[in-house]
Amino acid sequence: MAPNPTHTALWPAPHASGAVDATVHVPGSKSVTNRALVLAALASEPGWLRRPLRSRDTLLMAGALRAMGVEIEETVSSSSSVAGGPQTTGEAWRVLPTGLRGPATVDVGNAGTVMRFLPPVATLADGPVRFDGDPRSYERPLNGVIDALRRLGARIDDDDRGALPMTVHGGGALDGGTVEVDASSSSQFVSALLLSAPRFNQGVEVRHTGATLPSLPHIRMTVDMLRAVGAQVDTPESGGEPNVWRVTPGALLGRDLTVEPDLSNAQPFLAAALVTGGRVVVPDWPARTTQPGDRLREIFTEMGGSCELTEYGLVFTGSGSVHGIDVDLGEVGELTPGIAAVAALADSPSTLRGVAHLRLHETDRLAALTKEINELGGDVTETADGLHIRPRRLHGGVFHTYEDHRMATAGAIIGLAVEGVQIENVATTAKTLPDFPELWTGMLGA
Ligand SMILES: O=C(O)C1=C[C@@H](OP(=O)(O)O)[C@@H](O)[C@H](O)C1
Ligand SMILES: C=C(OP(=O)(O)O)C(=O)O
Repeated sequence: MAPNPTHTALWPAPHASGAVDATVHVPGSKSVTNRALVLAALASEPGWLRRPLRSRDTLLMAGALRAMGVEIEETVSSSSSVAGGPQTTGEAWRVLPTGLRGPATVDVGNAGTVMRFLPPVATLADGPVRFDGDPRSYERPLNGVIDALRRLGARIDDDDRGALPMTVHGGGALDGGTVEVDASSSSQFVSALLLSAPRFNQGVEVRHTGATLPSLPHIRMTVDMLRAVGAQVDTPESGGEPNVWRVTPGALLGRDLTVEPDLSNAQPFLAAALVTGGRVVVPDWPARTTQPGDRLREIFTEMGGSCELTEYGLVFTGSGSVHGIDVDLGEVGELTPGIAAVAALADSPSTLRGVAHLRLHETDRLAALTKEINELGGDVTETADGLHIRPRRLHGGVFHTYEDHRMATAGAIIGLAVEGVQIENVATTAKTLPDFPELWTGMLGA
């Protein structure tokens, strides 16, 4: 088969001629948008999402819900339709929940949120729902969701690998109850079961049995968003047992939600300020959030920057020096590629720990970062659960991206400081940030 021209296309990563000084409006959060879509689809009344992210992952989620009978109207709104609701302008999606139905086909692409959050929804549909996706989606762990749903009463046909492709034979309802899940390979197993649980006959009690649990902030995001639509959730943090979450059955409210900017997608722009000794402002940075990207304020400060959270947003300033860091990224794994890129440009070595599960993300991120940074002259080694990065003088070359949006943005960060870096398939950023090339060149004043 001839290679796909967009996948082999090379994008010359812009080199920064000086300190960047820009305001970057970062589009909405993938994780919030896809949770909000699921919760709105399960609600007992219509709801609104304002400033949703429009990207491959969120359009796949919307398309899948539509395939199961949910109506999602895309409008440009000028104000809230709900008295006392937020007054916002921009794009809005109105979600009209209906009886979920099959037969339907769901394309998950390579979206972890779609492949994990929707099988529990499909158990509530009246008919079979077929799940398929990109070749990589067949390799990403799904067994935790499939096994748990079977134990909660679902009928699922897979090829016995506990992975995609598969068919969920929705029976219009699911018993629910108590279930053990080893979510050490993905926090999304827990989030998936909790999100649909208010609609299970007995709700759910999820007991995580694995030795580690990544991405806890993303589970907190699930719990917060469930509570915001009226669900009753007991968590380890609200006085419950460690590693146990309980959701009581009940109707969900249709809400009017404005989606926060995606703080993990703000990362390359903050990194640009850090590595060029410049300044980047990200408007609407939330004062309180469950997004893991909020940890960048602390991590990039330790690496040499400083930040101020104002009413307008986050002002992040680089000092001209970039330091290495020794950090456990288990809670914020999706930040690893961008931190590795900055660490490769630092004045001292770094150790990134707690992220073994990244081997099963969009690509094997530990192997990909090691190979691509080393091919530019770097010195990165993989450890059992992360990376050692010893900064070296880097040179130009092709930075391969393995259809991983965060590999593409990591390569762009390196390209700011190293002339002649070419990013393969920058279009892969469309997974969560289709406007990346334009936002990046706009930031650089090009
Ligand atoms: O629930 C979510 O929205 C996410 C959870 C995390 O997944 P893992 O726990 O599989 O790392 C994160 O890496 C992913 O980008 C988004
Ligand atoms: C791991 C990621 O995505 P997914 O939701 O596909 O797991 C990510 O965006 O870094």
